[in-house]
Amino acid sequence: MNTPAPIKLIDGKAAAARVLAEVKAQVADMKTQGIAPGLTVVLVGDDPASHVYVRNKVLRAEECGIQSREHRLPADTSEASLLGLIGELNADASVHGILVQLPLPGHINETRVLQAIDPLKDVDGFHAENVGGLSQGRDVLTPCTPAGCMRLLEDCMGDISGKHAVVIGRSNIVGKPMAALLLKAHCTVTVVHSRSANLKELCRQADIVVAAVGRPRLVDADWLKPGAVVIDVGINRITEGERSRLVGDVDFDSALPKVAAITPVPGGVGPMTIAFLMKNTLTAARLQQEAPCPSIS
Ligand SMILES: Nc1nc(=O)c2c([nH]1)NC[C@@H]1CN(c3ccc(C(=O)N[C@@H](CCC(=O)O)C(=O)O)cc3)C=[N+]21
Repeated sequence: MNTPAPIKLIDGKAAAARVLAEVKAQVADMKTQGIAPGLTVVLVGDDPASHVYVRNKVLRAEECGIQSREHRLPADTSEASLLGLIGELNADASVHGILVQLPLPGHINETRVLQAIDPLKDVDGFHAENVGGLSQGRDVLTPCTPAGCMRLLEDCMGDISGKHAVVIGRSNIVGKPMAALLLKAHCTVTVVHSRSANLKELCRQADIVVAAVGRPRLVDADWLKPGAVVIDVGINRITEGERSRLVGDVDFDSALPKVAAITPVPGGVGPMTIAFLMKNTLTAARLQQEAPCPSIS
């Protein structure tokens, strides 16, 4: 009898469904205590790529019983009026999570806006208070995509302590927080980026590769050690002949025969990002219930 081929595909949709089921049960429990977790998304301008994300988010929120609200503001909204809205949302006790969709139009200072969000409502984990807390290894609101990637890695590998993880990309949204989470989980962490001299050679040493650079199919089999686990964060829309499709930062077909496991695009990290946004909204609601003073744990 043939032994079945090992399952190499990491099913992000199924993993996200499990996270959402946990959240749903905890939301129901919270409602019995008279608290209905609520998430508010603020969209400035009309970036078409944002729409899929926002639509999926509303659907997932409904599924797990989280109230979601949206503020759509015109592209020429002033920074002052955006800051004014954030002030109102900070003061509104029915709003537990605030997400300001990025990127913002060029005339608005992103840092100033993110810093205006109450750190206890910062479900993206982008406020300096939360970034600093993560860097210290504290249990703070953590960026959704890296948190989702960690769950996928734990589901697939169990304990990852001592593994060499290579993170490709150093963004504030994914690369840097991912590196912090991998360190917290006791990995040896290498962060590489577009200026790294020996990108491919470093990547070849990795037990875990997290690709988050936004370069379609940059990483192929030649970059990978046999048996590596690959998490592909890239979501790149490309046109091939007549049709447009989504591909990751990893050349999936090339990598598949060589890896122990890999996330597909779509259906990998993306659904987990949204699931962790819901989880963070629940966490935020809890933090606000507990903490009249700043979140120092
Ligand atoms: N403040 C802020 N926080 C964010 O987390 C944030 C943001 N701004 N701006 C935009 C990006 C993008 N993003 C996605 C999340 C999930 C999918 C997702 O679920 N993608 C599906 C595919 C969807 C499709 O078919 O097009 C998948 O990968 O399977 C996509 C994109 C969150 N973002």
